Amino acid sequence: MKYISTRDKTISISSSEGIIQGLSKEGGLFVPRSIPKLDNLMALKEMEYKGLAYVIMKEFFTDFENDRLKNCIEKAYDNKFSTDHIVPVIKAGDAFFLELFHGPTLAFKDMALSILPYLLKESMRINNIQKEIAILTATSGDTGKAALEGFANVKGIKIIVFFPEYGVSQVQKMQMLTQEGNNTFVVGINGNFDDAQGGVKDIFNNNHFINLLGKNNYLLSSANSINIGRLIPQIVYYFHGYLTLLREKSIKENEKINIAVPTGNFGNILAAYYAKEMGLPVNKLICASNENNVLSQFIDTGIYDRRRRLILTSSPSMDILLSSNLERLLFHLSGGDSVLVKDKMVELAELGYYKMDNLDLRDFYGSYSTEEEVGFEINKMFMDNNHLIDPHTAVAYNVYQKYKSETNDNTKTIIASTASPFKFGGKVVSSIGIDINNKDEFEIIEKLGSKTNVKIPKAIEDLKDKEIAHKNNCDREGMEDILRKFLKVGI
Ligand SMILES: N[C@@H](CCOP(=O)(O)O)C(=O)O
Repeated sequence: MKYISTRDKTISISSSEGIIQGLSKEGGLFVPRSIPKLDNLMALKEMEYKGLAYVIMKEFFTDFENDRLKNCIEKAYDNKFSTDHIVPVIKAGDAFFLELFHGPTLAFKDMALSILPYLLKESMRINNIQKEIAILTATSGDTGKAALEGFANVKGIKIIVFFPEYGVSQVQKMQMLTQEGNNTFVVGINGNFDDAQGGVKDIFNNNHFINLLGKNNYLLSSANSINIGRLIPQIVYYFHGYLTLLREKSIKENEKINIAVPTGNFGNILAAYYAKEMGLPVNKLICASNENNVLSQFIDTGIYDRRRRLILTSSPSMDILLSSNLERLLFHLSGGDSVLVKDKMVELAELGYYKMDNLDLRDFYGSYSTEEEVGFEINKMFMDNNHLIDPHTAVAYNVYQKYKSETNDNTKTIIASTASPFKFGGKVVSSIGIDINNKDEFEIIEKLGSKTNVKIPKAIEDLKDKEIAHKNNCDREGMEDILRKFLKVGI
């Protein structure tokens, strides 16, 4: 399988090269040249997570030797996940919640960032890379910690995370700032996630700096979903969710399902789209935005318009106006027209918007939720079903309700449940009517656990006693300098 760039399809590389590079040189994203089909899905019905992961990933990572890929999978999906099923599927109310947050950092990012370090090491071996790899990551909350956890103390790799100083939850911030490991660097940005992600992309596109890094024995890579090594492992859990429903007889063979995904950088829903293209019986992909509703508006109108102020919400991982992976969808839906995609990306950079004509978006439905609706859904879900959900999951569930009432479609629906409610204690607690006046974050978490009888995850309990290890801060313009300082390059 070759990977080509969304902005220049003559650029073609192997999967291991794509994992190392992260982003294509001219700013495009790598996509598989064609999306492989899984022939006999029903034959995979009894497979546990790791087996399924192998069946899917081997279609995409074709330059990996079978046993080595199996080994990566074995090491990734082990007892760092707190449940044997890796991803449980919980029925609550009228939906099935695909719980993607039972990994070490309590967010769906663990599903791919548990394996990315092994894929990257193997890619370095395949390509005989002796250089050290510096991984740049922009985060609006969850990716950062998951990347730090995955890459901490991995030999030959340094991991640098940029997060918006005032744009993540208290727990997300604590998780990152207390990260141990002498190859980890965490920096708060005076700006928002778009500044952090934009700054990272600027660094990737600065050839002078890349050459300087090269001379100092460094290569850059990314742990965001712009990296195919992040994106492809995320396809697996949609198959796993479907097959779990099939095993439990909640659906019949070949019955179609809907998938609702809380969406920010468009990576998670793109993975669901790839699953559909591979043959997963999917009726609608429900794209759920928070108040930063650039994506749902695009699905509705074909116009992507970022000319607005970014709103800080209780679902910070989706507080994004420049969503990276939509570019990949444009490429696929335009029949691989990299000239068109490049033009649209230039329009977006220069004008702040673009319009797509004649794009068939019928596979998708898009809508968004207000803060009030998020609180309402958290409350209702808990009161009616004794099921606790985080604000991102509540966005997806709320948009699913809107979809149902607009269409009367009763297709069984999987909701991607992307993070533990304990990462967003304040919003969850206040939504279910617990008084949190004058309480600090850990008191709020205690209250949440005791009032709901839901066990506080150990990773959150442990946070209390951890020391702050990172105190770095900069503007978007200062990101390159701070990187030079960490890597001891050109200073
Ligand atoms: N939701 C993100 C933003 C980055 O998304 P990614 O999937 O591209 O890593 C976060 O939590 O940081």
